[in-house]
This record gives sequence, structure tokens and C-alpha cells, in this order.
Amino acid sequence: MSQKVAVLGTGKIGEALLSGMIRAGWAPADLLVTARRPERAEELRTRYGVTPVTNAEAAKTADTLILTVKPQDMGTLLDELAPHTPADRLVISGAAGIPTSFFEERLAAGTPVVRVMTNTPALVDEAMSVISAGSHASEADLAHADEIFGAVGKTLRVPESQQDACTALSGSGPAYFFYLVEAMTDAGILLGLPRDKAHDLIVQSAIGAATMLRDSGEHPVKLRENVTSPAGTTISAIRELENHGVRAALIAALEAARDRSRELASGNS
Ligand SMILES: NC(=O)C1=CN([C@@H]2O[C@H](COP(=O)(O)OP(=O)(O)OC[C@H]3O[C@@H](n4cnc5c(N)ncnc54)[C@H](OP(=O)(O)O)[C@@H]3O)[C@@H](O)[C@H]2O)C=CC1
Ligand SMILES: O=C(O)[C@@H]1CCC=N1
Repeated sequence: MSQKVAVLGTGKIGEALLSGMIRAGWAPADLLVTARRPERAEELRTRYGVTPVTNAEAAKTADTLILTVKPQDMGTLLDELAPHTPADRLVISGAAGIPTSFFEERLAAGTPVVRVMTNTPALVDEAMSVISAGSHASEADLAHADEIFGAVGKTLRVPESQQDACTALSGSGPAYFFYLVEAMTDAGILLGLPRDKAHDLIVQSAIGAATMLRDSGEHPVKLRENVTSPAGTTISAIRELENHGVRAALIAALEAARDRSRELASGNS
């Protein structure tokens, strides 16, 4: 019998995962989805050929439940699921901040729970997904999570104690790069370039730099030094970045994201 997987709360992340699983060969007939709004459920059925069900039906029918609602909605979802979820279901949470103990306390004793922090490049099969086991999750459960999230990019296993830091780095990470591109494109406008050309120059430079970071085997410092000629243009720019505390700002920003992830654990909205 085929294993059924349900995505509960299929918004941006849930849909990115669902579409990646289908691209990777999962049969839509084995995929169930839940949504809060009926029109959203129909949209998913039309777009992917998957079956919309209620949260309770998903819990009764699917072997693996992937919960992708906002952290603030997780308590309500678990109240709905708990009476219908047998202890042999694998529950995978994709939510920021919420520890596996939150699920274990609300579901049947012994339910295996896996916590995953992915990111939006899942949409282009370039996600970074960080995976941790709860107290009852086995190696087979982790391997199943690896298989599902491996459909949309890289996976890495970490102890759960590192999840909030990983959320700050890779969960939120794409937003920092989009922000940098936005700011650098504005700089291009200031320097007199048309917006579309500035955008193309910066995006291609980002793609080139990212590919070198991944494939060259060189340390980022070395890659930057290779661009930085004596008395040249790059060092003039780097001096301004240092003068404006950009490195310190990034460290403080990621620390704030880590702290916010910890706060979400205590149900702060
Ligand atoms: N966005 C990101 O970059 C990342 C997000 N995450 C995590 O993923 C999770 C989802 O985020 P994201 O996809 O951005 O959020 P979305 O709001 O896009 O998706 C959540 C979806 O869950 C639906 N929903 C809420 N409650 C229920 C319920 N009881 N039953 C069924 N559906 C429900 C919402 O419905 P409605 O549309 O009606 O609100 C919404 O469509 C969060 O926990 C977040 O921390 C993790 C990594 C990256
Ligand atoms: O901003 C957020 O809370 C979510 C989690 C990681 C990325 N987006």
C-alpha cells in the first residue's frame, strides 16, 4: 500500500513543498491537502490534482502529517487534530520556533514528531531544510523527512537546540539576500542606471557569486579579496560598508531573528 502524505495548512511553504514533491515523482493521488478557505482547497486540487480533505480526515487517512500553518495557528490546529491522530502517524512540523515537545504534549503518547525549518527557495528546488528529531522520532522517521524535503533542495540534520539559530540563518536567510538586491538596485538608480538594467546587473552578480561560493571550494574571504584590487573601486565600497557597521548590523539582525524564533515557542504573537 502506498504511503499517504498530508500537508495541513497549505500556504506558501506548504504549496512549495507539495509542488516539489510532485516534481520529484510523488503521485498526486497519494497527497492530501488541507486549507482554511474552500477556494484555496479547490485551487490546490485544480493546480496539482491533489485531494483536499479536512484536518480530521487527514489525520485519520495519511501516514505522514506535515503541519505548515503559522506558529500562532499551531495550537488551534493541534486541538483539532489530537482526537483523530493515532500515535503511529509521523508528524512533521514546518513552523518556526515551536519545539517538538509542544506537539508531543498535545498528541497521543509516543507520537513521533520531526521539526523542519525549510526556506522559500523550495520553489526552485534550492531549499535549505534543517531537520531535528523529537523524543519519539526514529532514524526511519528522520529518513522519511529527509526524503520529503530532499525533493526541494538540500537537507541537514541538527540537534533541536540549534533550530532557532538555523531559522535565523537559512529560514529567514533568503529575505536578507532579497533585501540586499533591493538596496543595491536602488544604488544603481542613484548612479544613473535604469531600474531594469540595475536589477539585471545585481541579480546576475548574485547568481555568479552564489555559484562561486557553492562550487569553487574557496573561503568567502578569499573570493572577496580576489575582487578587491589595491587602491581600486571595491575597497572604497568595503570601507563604507565597514564605516556604516554593516557586519555588526547583520550579526545583530540574525541574533534578533534567533531571539524571535525562541519567543514564538512560548506562543507570543
Ligand atoms: N515563509 C517562509 O519563508 C517560511 C515559513 N516557515 C514556516 O512555515 C509556516 C507557514 O508559513 P507560510 O507558508 O509563510 O504561511 P502561510 O500563511 O502562507 O500558510 C499557512 C496556511 O495555513 C492555513 N491555515 C491556518 N490555520 C489552518 C487550519 N486550522 N487548517 C487548515 N489551514 C490552516 C492558512 O490559511 P489562510 O490562507 O486562510 O490564512 C494559510 O494558507 C510557518 O509556521 C512559518 O514559520 C518556514 C520557513 C520559511
Ligand atoms: O519570518 C518567519 O517567521 C518565517 C520563518 C522563517 C522564514 N519566515
